Amino acid sequence: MVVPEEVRRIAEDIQTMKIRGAGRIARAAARALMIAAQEYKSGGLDEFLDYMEQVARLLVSTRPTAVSLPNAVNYVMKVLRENKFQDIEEARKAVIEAAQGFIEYSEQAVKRIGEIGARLIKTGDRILTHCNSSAVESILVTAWRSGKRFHVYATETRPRFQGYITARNLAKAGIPVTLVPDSAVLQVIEAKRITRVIVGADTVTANGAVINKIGTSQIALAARLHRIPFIVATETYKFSPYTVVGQPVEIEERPPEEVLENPPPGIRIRNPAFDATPPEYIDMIVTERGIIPPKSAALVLWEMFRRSPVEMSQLRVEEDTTG
Ligand SMILES: O=P(O)(O)OC[C@H]1O[C@H](OP(=O)(O)O)[C@H](O)[C@@H]1O
Repeated sequence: MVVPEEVRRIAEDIQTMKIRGAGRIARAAARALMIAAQEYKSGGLDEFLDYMEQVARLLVSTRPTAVSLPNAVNYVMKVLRENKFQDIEEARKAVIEAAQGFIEYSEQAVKRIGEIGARLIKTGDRILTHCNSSAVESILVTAWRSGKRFHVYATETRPRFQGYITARNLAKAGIPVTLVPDSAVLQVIEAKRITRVIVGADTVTANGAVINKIGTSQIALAARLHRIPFIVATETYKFSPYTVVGQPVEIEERPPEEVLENPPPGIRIRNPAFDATPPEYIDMIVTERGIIPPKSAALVLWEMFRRSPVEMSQLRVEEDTTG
């Protein structure tokens, strides 16, 4: 059976970043698997399982860096891979329930991070953030609604300008927000006496490094220079089981046109979308399960997956070769 149009569209929207943000792409992938299961018509149980694996590969191949994507896909596919079913209806139902379960967990996790992280914010804070993270927004909006008063500085986040989304959303919530160029970070930290930095995450490695939007590690360095707390907000499904055995996180290289269209001859362009901030530069990670030091990332992974490192490392769905 061919992959349904709506599922292909979701995959394309993730790839082109129409759907973006590590949590959102995870939920979108879970929803796509649910739609794929609902739409399946022809064939028997074995064909259904093959078809679902094909959809899983397609979804995972859309963007390489945020581990929330394969983690979400594997969470849903696990029910198919590890259970025996009588018929398609039973299998279909299991996929739908698992996908709904993931989406619900994810939404609750973002809310819970807001509640936990809001306790870290104080009235009078001047907070710097980078890119657009729903987990960070959740913290800021929850803190503001609880009566705390603070000012947020949001970087533009070139080349895709996700900082505009952050600025717009915070302004809509009534939070005072100033948009600054990425290159102004150190100046703003000094001149505005920033009190804390809060960013999201696409992937957290077993040793506590955080892979997030390009530019994050420079901001962490600037924060360290001025002894400002550097806080990461992330759901635990962004912790990467593959890194337990040292598998490197692939950094997405996006099209050069995002940086400059029609560059003059002789100019090469690089456009890495993410970078890694080492655990030494991170003060704490706010998750839906509580606040942890980065060095405890491996413990979170162990609790989540309860598998041996070797088994964890084999979880990745293979690259899509179906086109
Ligand atoms: O899951 P939430 O907290 O929303 O976002 C987490 C991270 O996902 C985004 O990636 P992109 O904009 O999709 O490349 C940013 O790097 C952001 O910090």
